[in-house]
Amino acid sequence: MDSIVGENHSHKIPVIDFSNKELKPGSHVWSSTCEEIRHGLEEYGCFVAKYNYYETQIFSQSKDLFDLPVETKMKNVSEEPFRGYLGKKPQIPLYEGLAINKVTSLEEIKKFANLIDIVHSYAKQLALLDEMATILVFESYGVQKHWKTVEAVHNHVLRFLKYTEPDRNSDTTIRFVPHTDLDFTTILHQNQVGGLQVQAKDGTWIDINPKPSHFIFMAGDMMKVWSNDRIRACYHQVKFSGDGERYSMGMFTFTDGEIEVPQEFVDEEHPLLYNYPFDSRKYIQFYVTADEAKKTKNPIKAFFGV
Ligand SMILES: O=C(O)CCC(=O)C(=O)O
Ligand SMILES: [Fe+2]
Repeated sequence: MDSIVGENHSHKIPVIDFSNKELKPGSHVWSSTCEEIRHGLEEYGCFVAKYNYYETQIFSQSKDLFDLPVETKMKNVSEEPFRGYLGKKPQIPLYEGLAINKVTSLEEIKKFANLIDIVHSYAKQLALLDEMATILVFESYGVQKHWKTVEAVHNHVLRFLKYTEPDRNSDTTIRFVPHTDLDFTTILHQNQVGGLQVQAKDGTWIDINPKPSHFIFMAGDMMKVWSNDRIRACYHQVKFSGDGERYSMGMFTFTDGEIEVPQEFVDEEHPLLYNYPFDSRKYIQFYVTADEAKKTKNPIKAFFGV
């Protein structure tokens, strides 16, 4: 199998070909893929999905969107935290994000006039990729019977992301500080300018260089909780290396409703670590109101811990 190799060759993040026609339930490719995915998520909290079926014009649309006046972008509001326009925050001054909540719904996309066809087709393809990959995760742990309850509360939020360049005389090297995502899963797609790095358990940062057909599938905090800590939440950052503006796309999949740790993840060797049932929205509410100490130390434990 293909992989992304870390600098000293001790790390290998799996690259899974989702365009492979042999990837069908019951096939040999299916079971070896389940193993690779499980390895990627347990070691790195992520793997790379190679996927050829996507809307190629999405990044030119993204540029047009960000070129709109800031007053227009600020009309992208949401009652839920992190689901509207996010711009030039003090902690991430180079970052701008525009999100479409419930993006698989045409009604929501229509609020983004002009972009309807391209965004809708891109969002549907990414939602499909997220679904295929998540089903493989469930299969790899033999918990496929719990998929329907998770699927029922899935909400895909598509976010356009743009990073400007730091001031010439600043010594900034980071575009997005190290973090885990608060959602169930995230799919990231980078344009030509890379910078995304994933941290291995030993602290090594691994560069994920951009390729048009490469989508990084990452586990968020909620998937870590759901798996009773079998899966790591992917710890990642975006580096700046003097390489111009950067555009990326993120499909953030939340569980907007209650889910539970499948009983298959709990036994003598793996006691239940989290109280349940749990809902993304309550966790995010907690996160935005929690003090810095709780946020940086271990927000999952502070909120869900048994
Ligand atoms: O731009 C990227 O590649 C990563 C963005 C990210 O990590 C986030 O928005 O949570
Ligand atoms: Fe992130």
